[in-house]
Amino acid sequence: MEPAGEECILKDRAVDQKTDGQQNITKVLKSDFDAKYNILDISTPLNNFLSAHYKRSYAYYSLLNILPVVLTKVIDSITKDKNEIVTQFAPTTFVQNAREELKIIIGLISRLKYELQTDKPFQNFTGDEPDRESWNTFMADLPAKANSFYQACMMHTECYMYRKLYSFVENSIFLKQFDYFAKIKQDTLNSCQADIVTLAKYTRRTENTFDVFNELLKINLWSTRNDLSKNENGLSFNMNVLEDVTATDSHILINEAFEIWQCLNIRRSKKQCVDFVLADVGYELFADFILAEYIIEKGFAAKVRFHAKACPWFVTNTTRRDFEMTLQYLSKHSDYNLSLVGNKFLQFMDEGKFELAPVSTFWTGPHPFHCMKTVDPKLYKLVQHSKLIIFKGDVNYRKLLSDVSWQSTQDMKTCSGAVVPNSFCTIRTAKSEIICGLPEGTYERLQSIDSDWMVSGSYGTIQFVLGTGEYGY
Ligand SMILES: O=P(O)(O)OC[C@H]1O[C@](O)(CO)[C@@H](O)[C@@H]1O
Repeated sequence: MEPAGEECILKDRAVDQKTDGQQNITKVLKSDFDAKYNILDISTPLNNFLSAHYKRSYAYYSLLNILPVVLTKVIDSITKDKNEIVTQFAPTTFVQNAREELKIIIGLISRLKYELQTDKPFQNFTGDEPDRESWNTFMADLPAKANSFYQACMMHTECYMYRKLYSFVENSIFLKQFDYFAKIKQDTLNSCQADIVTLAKYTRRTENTFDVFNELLKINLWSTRNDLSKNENGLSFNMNVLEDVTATDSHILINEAFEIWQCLNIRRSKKQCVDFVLADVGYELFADFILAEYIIEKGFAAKVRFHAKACPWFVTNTTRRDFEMTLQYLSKHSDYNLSLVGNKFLQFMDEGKFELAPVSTFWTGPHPFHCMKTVDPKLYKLVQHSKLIIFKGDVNYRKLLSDVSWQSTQDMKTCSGAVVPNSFCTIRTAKSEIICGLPEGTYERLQSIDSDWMVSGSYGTIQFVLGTGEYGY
């Protein structure tokens, strides 16, 4: 029963004093923390790496509030599901051993979280990681002041965290195949069924016109808005993109769809290939399949080659297993029309029209994409003859731009460097404080109306860079 009158006021005042006190304590703690970890109370300076080193940056907010929560949720889900996990992945006679392994893994994740929250330096990889040398060399080459969670480039910090997290199961005996994000990715797919069924129906009769292509690109753009690694409550929110796609043109800050259309209309040879570097599962992956279907059926390419991640990545990024499971899910769906579409995509796989690219750990490394030629020459050779490379999502966009806070009006070609000789495009909703290619004044206009515009996912870009033509495109 709440105390009425005088008592209530006293209580409120007591609460206020306590709250003020708490705020003061928090302020002192924050300032001690900032002093201890050399945090500068500024925004990210222009032409610098995104980094939690800058207190007024989204990177700082993300490292303080998002990444620790990702690790905590993994620990909680492993703890809750440990019996299910050990029976799923370990032979009966080794269930107890797997349980022991799980306990060790939880301990390792807890330590990773502690290291992250106390700005410890990145640790070498010492297990059977296929990309161990690449990672350890990369970390050894980092300047001493840029090889810890708060001081490093944010992309290095995030990639390190997700790659280190995976190394704990990768180096286990019984749990190598365990994907600790599998449930959240399955929830993502389940939560967007209605949108997927709608999009499947909506795209069954499409004309070979720029207007249709432009709309498909916009649908694909808005399909990238879900991002569970940042969504505090962990539930995916799904806008019905078809309703919103026309209503959100004002939120597409750059739309170079026509340049992409012109690139695809170049008909050089019968064996033209388009490479698709994927981002998230669920509605986004389905929208990617729909765009790829259009590219194949309108004769823009003989093959669309999809690049998925070699390990669980940024919570909902698509792994090879997610890719294969999604096609199976679609082909067996209770909605007859969707199952037809799913079986059509499986047939495209059989016919070589759709292809899952060979595994490359480049996409789950820390390197910016302009290093592809030196870091993964095999991948570079694979994609350099492609008619167009489509980079989906914010992580790929950031790696194209080396995770640097460029002048917003700087052109994409300059910011991305010589990534690949052929043409490429990006389809991305802004979820980090990086953007390039904006018209003069746009950045300032958006800053004045919405301080979160760069990180909310409410604004997007469709950008294109013309290839050198060295290999035909
Ligand atoms: O799934 P996408 O579009 O690549 O976006 C992932 C983005 O979300 C975050 O994980 C959290 O904001 C960023 O670090 C990252 O760039």
